[in-house]
Amino acid sequence: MFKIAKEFSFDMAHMLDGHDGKCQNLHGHTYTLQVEIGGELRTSGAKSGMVMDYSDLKAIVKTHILDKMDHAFIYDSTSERECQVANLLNSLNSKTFAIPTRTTAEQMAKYIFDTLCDVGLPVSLIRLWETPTSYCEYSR
Ligand SMILES: Nc1nc2c(c(=O)[nH]1)N=C([C@H](O)[C@H](O)COP(=O)(O)OP(=O)(O)OP(=O)(O)O)CN2
Ligand SMILES: [Zn+2]
Repeated sequence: MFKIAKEFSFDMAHMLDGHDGKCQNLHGHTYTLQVEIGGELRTSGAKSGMVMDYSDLKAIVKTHILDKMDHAFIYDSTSERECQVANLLNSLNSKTFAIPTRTTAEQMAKYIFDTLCDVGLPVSLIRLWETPTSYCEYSR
């Protein structure tokens, strides 16, 4: 099996409600996202010799992840405090995006993995860099 990967970048704001340190405060990151997919080579047609056209991979990640998360306040829909911030931003026509878990690098990576799997992408690994020195890898 071949593995191919493409790297993306997006900016977001978040907070970790209940964190015992500085991350309980509203703050932001520029994430680096690496999406790896696995598969065999196409044997005919315009995409012959490719697992998947990198352009097609880019379009799927843009539609399902980047367009929703880039420059958004990404919040935990189970946190009352984070929902209050999101409600205020929504009332000011500012971009928000809810996920049903805490927005840790770990749970964001799993959310991205599951979302891309659900739209049919054969994802084998997600690597999400929250800062230049911290990343989470999720695979299954
Ligand atoms: N296992 C995890 N630990 C922490 C997470 C996380 O998602 N998973 N997140 C945070 C905060 O979001 C915080 O913004 C990042 O913390 P930290 O790495 O301490 O941030 P710095 O800006 O200080 O990073 P440096 O690269 O070390 O300057 C906390 N922990
Ligand atoms: Zn953070």
